[in-house]
Amino acid sequence: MAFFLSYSTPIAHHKICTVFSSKQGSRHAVDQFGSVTLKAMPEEMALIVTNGSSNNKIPHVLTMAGSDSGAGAGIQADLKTCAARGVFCSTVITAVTAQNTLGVQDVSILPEESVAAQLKSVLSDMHVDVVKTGMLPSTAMVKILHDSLKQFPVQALVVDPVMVSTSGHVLAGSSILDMFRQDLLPMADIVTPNIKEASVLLGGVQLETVTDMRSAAKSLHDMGPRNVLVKGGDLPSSSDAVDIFFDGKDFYELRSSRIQTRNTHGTGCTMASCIAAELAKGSSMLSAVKVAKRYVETALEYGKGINIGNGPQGPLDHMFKLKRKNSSKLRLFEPSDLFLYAVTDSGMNKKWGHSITDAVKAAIEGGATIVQLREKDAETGEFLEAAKSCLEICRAHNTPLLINDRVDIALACDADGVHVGQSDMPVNTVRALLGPEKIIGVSCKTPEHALKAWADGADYIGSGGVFPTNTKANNRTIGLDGLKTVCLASKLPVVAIGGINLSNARSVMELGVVNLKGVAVVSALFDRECVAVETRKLHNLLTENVANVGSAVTEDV
Ligand SMILES: Cc1ncc(COP(=O)(O)OP(=O)(O)O)c(N)n1
Ligand SMILES: Cc1ncsc1CCOP(=O)(O)O
Ligand SMILES: [Mg+2]
Repeated sequence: MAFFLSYSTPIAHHKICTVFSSKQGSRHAVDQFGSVTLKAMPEEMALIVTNGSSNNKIPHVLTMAGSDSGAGAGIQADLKTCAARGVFCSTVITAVTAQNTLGVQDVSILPEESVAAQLKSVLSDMHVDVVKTGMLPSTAMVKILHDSLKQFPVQALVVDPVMVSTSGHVLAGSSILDMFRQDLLPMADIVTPNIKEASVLLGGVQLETVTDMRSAAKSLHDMGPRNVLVKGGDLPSSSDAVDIFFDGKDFYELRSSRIQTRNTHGTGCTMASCIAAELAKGSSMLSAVKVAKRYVETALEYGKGINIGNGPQGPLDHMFKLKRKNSSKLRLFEPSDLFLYAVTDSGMNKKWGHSITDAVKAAIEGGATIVQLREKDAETGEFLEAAKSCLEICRAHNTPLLINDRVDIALACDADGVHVGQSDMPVNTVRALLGPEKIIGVSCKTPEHALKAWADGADYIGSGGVFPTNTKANNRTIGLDGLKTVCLASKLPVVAIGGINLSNARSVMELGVVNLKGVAVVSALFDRECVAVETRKLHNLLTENVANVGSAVTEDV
């Protein structure tokens, strides 16, 4: 992933001790022991440091955890998760457990010298981006980790405070609880306890409600980690799976529907290693957590049918992509897809004698990075046929195709997603219908809309009309200020829409807000004789402008 800023050049190798956030909001060295090396730098600079690899280096997570013979959790879950997320994973094995779907039958802790040697071998040679810890069965291992990270700093440390297996087996004795509190948590960029682990870390407090989880996140944050994720999968009497993320300033309530399945073994390790993988790729912490929650939800959904072992708890399906029926067709969303967003209009196509397929082909030829079919006047049957034909074209060019408003059409043709407005079907209902992997965009004019978009599970925001437009009747213009306010209110990627053309696109991109990823355009592309030429002109203008202005448009938020 490349980042462009006019005032700096990408740094080839980024093993510099920056982390993603701190209580003060500045960046600083990962080492919290001894002499803390504070390195305040602007967010954009840090993004270059953490992402600006010019040597095609694969993102790398090192997991320090126990082996699970049943392969649902531990080292095996971490390896599978990283592989599924496209990240290299090296391993430091702390213990070998004998486990199956019935529970834990045996635990052999590895000699400390072996753990130290494994850490040194990998850290000294292999350019690790992020370290993730799971089972740390002795105080000496925490100390070894600390010393190793001091010698070989990494970008971030993700701590999954594994203490008790889901079957109730104690995997880290009480002697190391103090070490966790005093030494491990202050080193962590994020700690990811479940309800039981949070309770143990806090000296046995009862956690029964979402409000309790918020207090626990706050108390754990006071122990030193820069971010806390308290996972509420085991929360009694909650129909949703609610997790609380706290970054020291704001609380985020992350909800997903509870999936009814016996196969939940390994969800904790999987969540933490997916967070680590996303961080290694350059995501912000909040974005990494959100992606990880969606990944776990999908792995649970796909793993429902797995029938392994006779015990009460089987593994989830980390590699679901391998068995998805139409896996070659799936187009996962990247925020950079929003760069030049072409939105069709049947009236304009008729006016110029363009078929919808020719118009879509031309837009893609000119450089459109995503297409939305916005066919307000089409009959359902006609819309569906057009969508199927356009989907073939988009798939052939690896360009996502979204459907405006009509979730039924998107489902019927297996489009990549849907764009809805504030008065269309609510985003959380669309998500429930389309599943975790489809792309959902929502129109937002206010910060309140933007906050709700995040909470409801949207992937991006369309914000406008930025300028007056004749394409959408009675549409309130929010201006560049309104657009900026929406961008700043959300971590979601935003695409600007409304009256955008060759003469004003530059002023939009000059806003320079990190999550403003591109422009969505109807008339300046489609109310023209030659769609490909107009699209190419706008694409060139945006590309030049991004290089000049230095907005990190490809950052994954
Ligand atoms: C990318 C993008 N952003 C906003 C809109 C507008 O959607 P909505 O508010 O639902 O209005 P209609 O397009 O349905 O008239 C959009 N379509 N695309
Ligand atoms: C669909 C939509 N939503 C807000 S403004 C708008 C119309 C954008 O069309 P144009 O690019 O022609 O102004
Ligand atoms: Mg709509």
